[in-house]
Amino acid sequence: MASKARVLLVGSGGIGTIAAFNLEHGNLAQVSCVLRSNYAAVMQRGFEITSSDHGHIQSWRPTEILNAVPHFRGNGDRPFDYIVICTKNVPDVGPSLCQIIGPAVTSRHTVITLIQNGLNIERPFLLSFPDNIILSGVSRIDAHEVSPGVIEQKQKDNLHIGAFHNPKLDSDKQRRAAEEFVKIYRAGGNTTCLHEPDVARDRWSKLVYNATWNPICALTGVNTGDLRLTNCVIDDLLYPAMKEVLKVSQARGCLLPMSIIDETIHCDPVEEKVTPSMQKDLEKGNFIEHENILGEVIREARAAGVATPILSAIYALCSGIQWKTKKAKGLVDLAKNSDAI
Ligand SMILES: NC(=O)C1=CN([C@@H]2O[C@H](COP(=O)(O)OP(=O)(O)OC[C@H]3O[C@@H](n4cnc5c(N)ncnc54)[C@H](OP(=O)(O)O)[C@@H]3O)[C@@H](O)[C@H]2O)C=CC1
Ligand SMILES: CC(C)(CO)C(=O)C(=O)O
Repeated sequence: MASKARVLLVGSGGIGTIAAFNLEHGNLAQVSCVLRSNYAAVMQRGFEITSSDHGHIQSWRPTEILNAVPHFRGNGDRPFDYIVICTKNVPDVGPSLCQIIGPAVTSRHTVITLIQNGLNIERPFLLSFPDNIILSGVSRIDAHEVSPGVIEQKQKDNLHIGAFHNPKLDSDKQRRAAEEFVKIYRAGGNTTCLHEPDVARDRWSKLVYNATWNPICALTGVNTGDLRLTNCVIDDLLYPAMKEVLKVSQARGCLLPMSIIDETIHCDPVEEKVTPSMQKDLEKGNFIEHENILGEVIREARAAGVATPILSAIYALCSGIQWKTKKAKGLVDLAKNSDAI
């Protein structure tokens, strides 16, 4: 690409703002960030970022700050080369992400990158944008928005990018798109961004953490470091839940080594007291991502005939919590006795 890549980033919270910063930092991209609750704060003061990779940065602004997804009409405008999505994934609450980004997508041109946790998140995108390349971003970072426009990144950014396989499109082209994104993202240095072609394995590996630690910390209100001090939760809940994730992934064709369980239990130093994103969401009164992080694992398990009693119980508890949040936000029609209006 001769000029800088034109990037639209939707979801400039914890990892989205760090991604926008990294993309701009390498000078190979110009980023338009779509903001929502933090729009006024960022317009006024810019972002304040405290980052284990970049230090303390004040008043940082991407090339463009928007309060809505722009409508790409052609008319001589440059299309977006990439749309990077870093919102939470909450498919049980509309509008869908495909509807949200739809107006900005140029068919056969825009590469859509999903930097989000969870399984099967690409499915609606492959249906809605069959002629566009969809990339998977699996992030390990621990970055959160602690107040509007104020971002704290505690772990080193470690991002894996690969193409979600679209059988309609040329495989080499999809791989090259992933490699190009990696090049742009890592150009500024200070960050690890790798091409990971085996997207399914990468996502299952990360799910060993996210399908277990995230909801267990969210439901107990206890961070990973403190939970490590409670043998009962680790031995009787976390460990067997992780074993279930491994059983399901194996049944779906992805064999993970048993050692991943111990590695995932111990990957965060106790003193770091990591608060997973789902725990943060509950603390903020936000919706949780239990459908893609747990629900999809359980649906895959059912399809493969694998029993997941522990994950299913955790999922049911999360569904109850989500219902409570929907009710608090006025999204439950009690008269109709249904989940959501
Ligand atoms: N945080 C972390 O360390 C990690 C997170 N992840 C995953 O990354 C994804 C993002 O997580 P995280 O950074 O924590 O999320 P945050 O909650 O910090 O940020 C999400 C942002 O998306 C915004 N948003 C949501 N919908 C829209 C919309 N329609 N238009 C514009 N903005 C929108 C939110 O705005 P508003 O404030 O208005 O809701 C918020 O600013 C999730 O899938 C998560 O599981 C993966 C690895 C690590
Ligand atoms: C634990 C962590 C921070 C790993 O990056 C994560 O994936 C999350 O909070 O959802």
